[in-house]
Amino acid sequence: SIPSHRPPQRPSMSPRLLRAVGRGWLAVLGLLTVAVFVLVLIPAKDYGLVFDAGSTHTSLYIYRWPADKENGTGIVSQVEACYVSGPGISSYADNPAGAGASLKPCLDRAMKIVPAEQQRETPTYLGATAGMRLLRMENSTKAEQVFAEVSKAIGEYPVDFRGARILTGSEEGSFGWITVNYLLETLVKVSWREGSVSVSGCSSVLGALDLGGASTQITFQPGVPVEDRNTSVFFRLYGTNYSLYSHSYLCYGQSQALKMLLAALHQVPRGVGAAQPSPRAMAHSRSNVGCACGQRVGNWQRLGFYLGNPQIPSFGWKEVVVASQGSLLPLS
Ligand SMILES: Nc1ncnc2c1ncn2[C@@H]1O[C@H](COP(=O)(O)OP(=O)(O)OP(=O)(O)O)[C@@H](O)[C@H]1O
Repeated sequence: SIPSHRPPQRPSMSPRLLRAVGRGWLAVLGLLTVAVFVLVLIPAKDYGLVFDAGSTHTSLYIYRWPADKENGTGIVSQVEACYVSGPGISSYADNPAGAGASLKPCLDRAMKIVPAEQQRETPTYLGATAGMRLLRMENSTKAEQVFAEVSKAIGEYPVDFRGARILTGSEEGSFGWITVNYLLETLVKVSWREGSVSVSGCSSVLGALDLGGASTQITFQPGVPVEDRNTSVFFRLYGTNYSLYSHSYLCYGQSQALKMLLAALHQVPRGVGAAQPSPRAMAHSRSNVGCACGQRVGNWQRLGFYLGNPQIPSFGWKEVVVASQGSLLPLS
């Protein structure tokens, strides 16, 4: 006899079970509709992590942007800035492992913000500035050890680590220039309305002066060709070309200015008697400089320098005012 190949008969479902399955499918269908709706309305977001490793401190910036770009450049928003406790990484020259360890609390924070499924695709950079430039000049082996340790620490996290390096002075200056003009909306104007991003044209850009802890940068669009290629930077942002001049002056930062001031105070000639700082005065001024303490007046900082015998009024406190970004103005 020919064997029968009829499919086995399904057991028939009770009407109650049918109703339950029907409701289940409806629920699944509903959920799918919501998911598709959400996916269409909320565009996919990419994340990026940037460590700004300055001479005085390090911060981790967590950025997010829609996967689509505007004329080839992303519209980026800062999700969070995590302040790394402790000094800048160049201060760990004699304890490089400490530099790596100092970054971990902020990396842990980032792992709570970036969704787990996107962490492996999250580009992560560490850019170091004047503190590491100075350390590299003083002792390149120690600088490499610090980079090895911070790279090791970041490498322990499931991110797309793209490296830790010292930015060139013109990179540092021009990134500052982009930040200033992006925030002033002179590169692009973004309006976030009804869930969509509309981008309009830009006005004329501004130059940027950046006074850091150990260097200062000047960056602007000169409008004529820049002859020195080391100071010439080119960017194409949101469909517009920018040809910039950018230069960084190493040692012309706030901390360095204070060190220079201290050195100048040390060099007061002995012949002027009371103008010679007393040991007590020097200790006092050192402690003031070290922690940039003193009286804070709004955005200004007033530091006292004891220049000799307090009994002699003309050589009492020598006051300077440190403006918010570091310039020193003598008061007397
Ligand atoms: N709003 C502010 N008011 C007063 N002081 C400030 C302010 N912002 C920064 N500073 C001081 O200015 C100095 C430079 O700060 P910044 O964060 O630019 O340094 P950095 O990035 O560590 O240095 P560098 O860029 O040279 O590596 C620091 O000493 C900092 O304490």
